[in-house]
Amino acid sequence: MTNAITIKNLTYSYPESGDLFKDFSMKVEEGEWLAIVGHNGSGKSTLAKLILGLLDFKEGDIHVFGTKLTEKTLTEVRSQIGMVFQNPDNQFVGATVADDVAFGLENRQMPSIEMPARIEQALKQVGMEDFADREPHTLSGGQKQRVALASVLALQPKVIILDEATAMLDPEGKQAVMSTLRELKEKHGSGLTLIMVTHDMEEAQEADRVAVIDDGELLYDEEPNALFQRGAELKKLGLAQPFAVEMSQALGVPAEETKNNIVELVNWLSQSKV
Ligand SMILES: Nc1ncnc2c1ncn2[C@@H]1O[C@H](COP(=O)(O)OP(=O)(O)OP(=O)(O)O)[C@@H](O)[C@H]1O
Repeated sequence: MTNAITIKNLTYSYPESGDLFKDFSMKVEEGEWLAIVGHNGSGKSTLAKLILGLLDFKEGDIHVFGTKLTEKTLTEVRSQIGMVFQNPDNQFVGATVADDVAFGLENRQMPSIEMPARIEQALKQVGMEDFADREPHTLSGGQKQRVALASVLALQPKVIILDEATAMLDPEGKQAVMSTLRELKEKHGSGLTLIMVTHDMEEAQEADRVAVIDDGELLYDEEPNALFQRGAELKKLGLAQPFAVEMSQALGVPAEETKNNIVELVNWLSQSKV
């Protein structure tokens, strides 16, 4: 498996504080959906910024698809990574949804004749093609984040980092963004690597792998089902298990049969003697 991102022996501190990351190493495989979780201030957003080359680190190195991140390769590396941030209202520059998606393409000097097709294709991928002429401020939070995702997709990145992209959304908005992510993963397969920074373990369980960060340290790095068996350890870190997993354990469902969602759990219970 090729690595999309390799972080090796990274040490980073903000000028005002002590080391946040010390000798930190982590890999993200090509085509993988990785969730990064951790309590407030554990270093998740800083890690995303480091990968994007937004912060200057002194020790260690970061490779993106084999290219070492340096001042010289910064533009090349960034062109492979798209980023969606937490606040949907801070991400718009265009007067309409289509203008907004066009903005990044203009920055990349795409010939204007090629733009409409690319914009339409990006909006279709997030189910927002009927909103091209709408003013972004008239959209719901979930719709705004799907447009932010379309703006990133239009640039055809190989990696998308979502930094708490659903944190400010209502349950419906969260659902819409998560099902869009699922569809994107299905469509692009190994051509798209997703890194999702989140507090929400219900979201993390959709990932292929979950990295738990605590004060700049990688504590666990494993598949969601294995991680969610660590109820007590997660609690200590201020992280909750997904509701269905907690219920499964409380009801005595054997570990290997733990269910990740309530519908599966109810079906399992209706057929078992627990
Ligand atoms: N610009 C900055 N200058 C100095 N310290 C910072 C800066 N940004 C973050 N920090 C500190 O670095 C640590 C990690 O912050 P970071 O934002 O990466 O954590 P996080 O896990 O993303 O938190 P949250 O879940 O609250 O977003 C915190 O202690 C924070 O106070």
